[in-house]
Amino acid sequence: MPRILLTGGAGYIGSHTYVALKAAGYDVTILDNFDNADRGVIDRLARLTGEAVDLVEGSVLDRQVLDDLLGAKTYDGAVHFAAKKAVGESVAKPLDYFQYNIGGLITLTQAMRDAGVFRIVFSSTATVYGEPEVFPLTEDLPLSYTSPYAFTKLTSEQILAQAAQADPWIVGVLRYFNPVGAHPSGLIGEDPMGIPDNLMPFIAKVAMGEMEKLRVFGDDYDTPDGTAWRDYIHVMDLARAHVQSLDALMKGRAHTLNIGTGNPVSVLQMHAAYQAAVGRDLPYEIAPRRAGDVPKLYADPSRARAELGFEAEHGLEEMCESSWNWVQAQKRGWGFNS
Ligand SMILES: NC(=O)c1ccc[n+]([C@@H]2O[C@H](COP(=O)([O-])OP(=O)(O)OC[C@H]3O[C@@H](n4cnc5c(N)ncnc54)[C@H](O)[C@@H]3O)[C@@H](O)[C@H]2O)c1
Ligand SMILES: O=c1ccn([C@@H]2O[C@H](COP(=O)(O)OP(=O)(O)O[C@H]3O[C@H](CO)[C@H](O)[C@H](O)[C@H]3O)[C@@H](O)[C@H]2O)c(=O)[nH]1
Repeated sequence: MPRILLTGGAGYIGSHTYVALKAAGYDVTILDNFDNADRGVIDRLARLTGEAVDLVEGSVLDRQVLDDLLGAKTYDGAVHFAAKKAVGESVAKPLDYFQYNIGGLITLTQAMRDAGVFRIVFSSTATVYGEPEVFPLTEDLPLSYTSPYAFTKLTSEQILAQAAQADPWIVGVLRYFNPVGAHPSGLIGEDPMGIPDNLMPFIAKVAMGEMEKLRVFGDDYDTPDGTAWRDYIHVMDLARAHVQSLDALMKGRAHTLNIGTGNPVSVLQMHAAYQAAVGRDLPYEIAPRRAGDVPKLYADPSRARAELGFEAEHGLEEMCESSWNWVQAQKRGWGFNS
């Protein structure tokens, strides 16, 4: 059974990927410092998989922790989620983002190199396409950045490409579009500490009565209803993409791939779908465009289909229903759905 180090495995995408990797037969060790995760996730992962979680609490910036971890067992690769992800915060604190996201990757890969572990799946993002004008987005389009966060992801991709010139790295770069939704059990999902930054957590807050209305940022974009287009992908599909990416790395096949559905969805379409999941109207108002937003981002997902056999299976309805199920389960205290 291949053994995988999962950095950031207690987080939103990491926790779903943990469950998918275990189901696929991988042995997994989670390294997380709980900077942006609730410790209770670990118990819930144990409930979901029926096995205690192999957890190391520590930071990817801590070389000693990494050396101890990688020296204790033989690893076949890593999936590297641990990073800071708030675009707005990165504008205010760019140096912190460089330290955590770029410094974290360098510390991790140096420790992996010294332990002789050369397979890594890296969490990248659609924001590396900058402000694109050609759609759908294919992997070979020019790359750029509009925030320090995006800069860290683009630089990390480049660091991994350069490192592979010197050492036998086999790298899977996955450029996620907009991950949403939750595990159907209601036990894990997106846990936005503090104020959520993204569309679906905001709609969920309105549905929970914690916010009066959704603010729709801009209705004068060049789209049919005037609101911005994104490519939302169910986190269960995204988790499966990591299993398929690792499977390919195990066979020696490196790749850089978009992970999206290819279907653009507007803010108002997402709002309508969430209303349908909740079964009642959710108030909204049109607000000015949000600074830094691009009008459209959606993937051409065909390379992931060709190289991994990956295809998103869950539609918008399931994304909204699973999110609504998760936020309600949180309020109830995470009982299993039955
Ligand atoms: N959620 C998105 O919209 C999105 C989109 C594209 C890319 N990504 C990337 O995917 C990855 C996972 O995102 P997520 O949404 O699951 O985020 P998240 O914040 O829920 O998960 C990140 C996890 O990493 C942990 N962590 C942070 N710094 C750490 C450190 N120094 N050492 C150890 N653990 C640390 C956090 O505690 C958390 O559990 C990130 O790299 C993010 O940049 C996310
Ligand atoms: O209250 C809100 C929140 C968002 N939006 C709109 O909803 C769309 C999606 O916004 P999100 O904040 O959910 O997602 P972004 O596309 O802005 O960014 C997300 O996806 C990117 C990749 O596509 C990056 O990975 C980034 O880190 C991640 O937050 C945007 O048009 C935004 O203006 C609203 O109208 N109202």
